[in-house]
This record gives sequence, C-alpha cells and structure tokens, in this order.
Amino acid sequence: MEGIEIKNLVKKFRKDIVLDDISFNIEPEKIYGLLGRNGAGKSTLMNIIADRKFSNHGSVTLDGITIHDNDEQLSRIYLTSEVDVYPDRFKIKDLFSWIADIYKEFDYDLCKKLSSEFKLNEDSKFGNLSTGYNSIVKAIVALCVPADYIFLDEPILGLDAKNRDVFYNALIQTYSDRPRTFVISTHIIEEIANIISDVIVIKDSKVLINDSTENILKSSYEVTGPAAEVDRYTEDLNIIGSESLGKIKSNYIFGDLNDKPIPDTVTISNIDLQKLFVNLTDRE
Ligand SMILES: Nc1ncnc2c1ncn2[C@@H]1O[C@H](COP(=O)(O)OP(=O)(O)OP(=O)(O)O)[C@@H](O)[C@H]1O
Repeated sequence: MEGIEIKNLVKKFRKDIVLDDISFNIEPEKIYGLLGRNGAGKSTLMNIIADRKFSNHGSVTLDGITIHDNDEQLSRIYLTSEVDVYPDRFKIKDLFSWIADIYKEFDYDLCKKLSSEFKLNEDSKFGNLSTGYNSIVKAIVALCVPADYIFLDEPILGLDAKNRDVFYNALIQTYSDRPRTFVISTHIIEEIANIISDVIVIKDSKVLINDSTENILKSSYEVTGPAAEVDRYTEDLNIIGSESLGKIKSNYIFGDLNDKPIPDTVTISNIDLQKLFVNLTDRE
C-alpha cells in the first residue's frame, strides 16, 4: 500500500490506554485535519508515527516498509516539535541556514519569502521569540523541508488572525506547487475546514472517523422543527446531539437519512465541521 499504514497501534502510559488498537491509513498528497478533544492522543499519535515515541503494540509502515529505526523512511516524514529543539542562542537566520545544510533540498527561497510575509525578524534569537513567532518559525521550517509526510502539531498556536491567514495561504500555495501530505492538528476547526481534504477524528482512544471532508459534510445534518415531529422523523437515525429553543428542536444527525417522507414543518440542512465535531465528541 502507498502511504502510511497504522496497524493495531496501542499506546499506554502506565495503566492509561491513550490509543487502543487503532488502524488507519494516511494517503499521499492529501491535507488532513487531525481532530480530537484536549488529551485525546493527537500528539502521541504523531510522535509514534515519527518514531519519537514508542508504541506498546502495533506497527507503522510507509509504502509497506517499517518506519521504526529506519532512517530512510523517517527522512520522508517530518514532525514539528512541541518541545523547543533549537538552541535558544541561535539567531533565526543562522537557524534557517543550519537547517538548510541538514536538509539538502530545503526550500530556502520559500523560507525567506515566508519569513518576510510573516514579518519575522531573523536577527532575533530563537529563545527570545514570542509564542506566536515560535510557532511561525516551526511552521516555516515544516513548509520548506523536503519530506513527503509533514505533521504539524497545532501550527497556529498563538498566531494572530492575520498570521493565521498567512499560514493557510502559504500551505495552500506550497501544496499546489508540490503536492504532499500534511497532517494538521488544531482546535480551530472552522478555519481549516475549507483547506483540509480529509478528516481524522480521535475519540475514546479510537479513530472515530477517517474520511474525506466532502463525504463527512454530506452525511451531517440538522433536522429542525416542532420537537415531536423532529423526534418522530429522526427516531431511527444516528442522532449525535440536539438543541431546543422553546418548542422548536434541532436534532443533529451523522449518517444516512431515512426514506420516510419529511413532514412539511421540518427542515433539513447540512451542518459545518465545527458543529459536527462538537456534537460527535461531546457524547459520552
Ligand atoms: N509522557 C507522558 N506520560 C504520561 N502521560 C502522558 C504522557 N504524554 C501524554 N500523556 C497523556 O496521554 C494523553 C494524550 O496526550 P496527547 O498530548 O497526545 O493529547 P492531545 O490530543 O495532543 O491533546 P491537546 O489537544 O490537549 O494537545 C493525555 O491524557 C496525556 O496526559
């Protein structure tokens, strides 16, 4: 199989099972949103895929070959670090040249271009960067390394609205210039909904969803109307949440609608990814 294949992965911290026998694939040339509540296991999963943390069981392969202790396969995977791996005293411009020396095909031109778009002061020392600029430096590096599978762990943490826009545009541009896979974990779902081609949702230590954004949105509905009629229409459906305002009720559905005739008083509309996520991950 082409791409990253995660098979029967188990990760425990002492007795806590963070990832419970999960299996799924990450395909070439797609932009994934990796979603999950705080503590769901997104960072842990990305660190295992990048071979920085070990699993208790299971395997991760890239194009059918194990990534574990395999430098050749690992050179095709890049994960932005949540811990600060760069020396504090490094000036940003020296940091960029240093990284360009390590990665022979590092896109130095793009790096310089992004640095200017983000108005990054390359004379600053890494250790003195603000939270936002710390994220920006890591994101710039991630967009310029020559890897085929790039994992960005909360890349927009601390970025202001303008710089989040710069980041999204840079991502779209570099992807269209050189399609490769990006896996982005974030809590700001409404902003990436239009960028990601696919969505992975982790809940209760399992992969709840791994599907195209298009398919997911096509199967997500809000059914609104008088409570009794809404409940009657949706009784056989996969209700993931509901809201009421007086006698009017909305039931949120994920999955197929039934063939029953839709009552005149009931309206059905699609819901956005953010609303779907909140309802799906809110349930016990
Ligand atoms: N080194 C560790 N030792 C013990 N428990 C850990 C360790 N690392 C992570 N955990 C636990 O594993 C779970 C998953 O953590 P992880 O950081 O992967 O979640 P996340 O989905 O990235 O969360 P967030 O969105 O809050 O960043 C959490 O309950 C966390 O406390």
